[in-house]
Amino acid sequence: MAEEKKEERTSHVQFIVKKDKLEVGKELVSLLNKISHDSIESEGTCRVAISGGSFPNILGQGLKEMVQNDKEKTPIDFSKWKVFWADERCVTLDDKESSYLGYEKEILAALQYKDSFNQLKTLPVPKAFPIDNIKEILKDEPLTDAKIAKLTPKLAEMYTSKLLGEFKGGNQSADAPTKKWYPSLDAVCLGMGPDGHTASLFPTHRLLESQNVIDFIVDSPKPPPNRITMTLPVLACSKYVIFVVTGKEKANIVKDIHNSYKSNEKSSQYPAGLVTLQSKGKVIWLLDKDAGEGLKDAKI
Ligand SMILES: O=C1O[C@H](COP(=O)(O)O)[C@@H](O)[C@H](O)[C@H]1O
Repeated sequence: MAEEKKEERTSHVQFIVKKDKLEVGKELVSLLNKISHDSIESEGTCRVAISGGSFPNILGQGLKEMVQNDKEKTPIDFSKWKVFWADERCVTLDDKESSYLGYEKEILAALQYKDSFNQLKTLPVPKAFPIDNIKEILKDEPLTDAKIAKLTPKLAEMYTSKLLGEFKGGNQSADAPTKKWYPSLDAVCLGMGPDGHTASLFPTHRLLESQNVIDFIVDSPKPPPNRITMTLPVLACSKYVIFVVTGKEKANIVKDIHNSYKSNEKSSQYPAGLVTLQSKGKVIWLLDKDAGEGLKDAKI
């Protein structure tokens, strides 16, 4: 079956629609391959932030295909990568809600293959920067939501230091209105919930106004309640923002954000729309047919 693809090129926002999740994953890998080559060539490293939810599985599917095509090496030099989290749920690293666990189970697992002697081999993997281990910090204390809520501001602070520690000596972006400096990641990979939230930035939440680098939320409308997240100014300073969005339930919001961008609106009621409109880098929306169905009416 011929691949269904609609593509639109504009100055800084692009919407790409693929047939299904696997094709979205493959396109994502090809985009990251290009970004990785350019960043490693110019800076010797590639600093990428990833998301939780459905994202690790979609990237994992694309990576599996890539590894199957060439088992001994991959075109992407992951040994030069540094991986951060655009947001993370404040749970233990082995909790099923942990985005870090998703990374291990879907992304790292995709970089393994069996050689001709049936031996399990692992390709070079990125250096990962997960949130600090809650179990180690709280030692024998019970891991209740209330206990973790108290720790969450500290986790955001520690993650800010972790992130900024990797941007010493430049490579930051000045945010004009605030004159504050934010790290400029090579790429941030985001998802979008059916309410238009992205990372852990939820519609109408006070965090949308945050000027911090990493902020925290202890009343997330989507469980678990305690999370840390990159803020709008950090996301907007990334060289590339890649939204990876699948499923019919998101089609109307995708359409709305597409229309806001096309009609030059300055604001959006959706956090994912705010990132799109405020971004200083390139924004790419990678959609499956279901999430992109509302774009049919737009002249693509
Ligand atoms: O809670 C979260 O949700 C969003 C969207 O998830 P998805 O499963 O609908 O793709 C995700 O991007 C974010 O990282 C996560 O914490």
